[in-house]
Amino acid sequence: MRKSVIAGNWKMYKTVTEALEFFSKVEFAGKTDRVETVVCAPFVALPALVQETKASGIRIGAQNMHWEEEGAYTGEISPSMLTALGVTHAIIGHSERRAYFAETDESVRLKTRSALDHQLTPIVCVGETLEEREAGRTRELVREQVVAAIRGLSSEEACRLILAYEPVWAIGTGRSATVEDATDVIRFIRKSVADQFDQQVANEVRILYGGSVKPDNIQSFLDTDEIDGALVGGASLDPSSFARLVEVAAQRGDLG
Ligand SMILES: O=C[C@H](O)COP(=O)(O)O
Repeated sequence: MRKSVIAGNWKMYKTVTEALEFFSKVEFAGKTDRVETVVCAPFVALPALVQETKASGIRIGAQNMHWEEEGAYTGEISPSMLTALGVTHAIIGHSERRAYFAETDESVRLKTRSALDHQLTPIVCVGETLEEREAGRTRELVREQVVAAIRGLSSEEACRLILAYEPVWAIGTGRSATVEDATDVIRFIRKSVADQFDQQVANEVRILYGGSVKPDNIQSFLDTDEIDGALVGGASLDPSSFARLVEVAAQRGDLG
């Protein structure tokens, strides 16, 4: 059974005070047992948020991490620094990091491997640009990104992954993918996982859709059994809108 996931990616928004305010305005009790609810906050807010959300069942995630345990990597944060805080998830390979911070398929592979080694759940992002979609290269690129990220993992490790299909052109634009397009690519991603491992692993991996998901369109994405939840940027910043996303996912429950 795959548990639905709603993961908020706050990106570079909210001071620590604002982050704590968010949780003072919203009530998640009773929903987080049905939905894996994750808030991926800026590094500086992580310690306070782990403490703040302890009793609520909300998981706190990072938006990036280095793959090494420690070392002379100025400005970086290691996986063990995250787990020591009680952080449980880490977004890996978000398209903004690929585009602005030179993340490559290889660094995504190293980070995915390292996150799993440290018992962090990686939320690995894949997706094509508009230009690539128009050139008919979506499947080829997404497959490349997925295969690179999961190379060398055991079946047991692969089952612990969360993948997120985020078409770059849908991020922060208000123009989400159609449910049909998102379903089609996500089905293809699941097949790519099956090709690398087997159908049982593919059936267990959670695959989310991300890109302009909002309270008024999430239901249509969750109506399909193929999509296991959402990675949400803008709409995760507002407490009532994020709570609504979790509520819709909670009504749906587990997927077979
Ligand atoms: O990680 C989240 C995505 O980049 C989606 O952002 P968005 O919901 O603002 O389009």
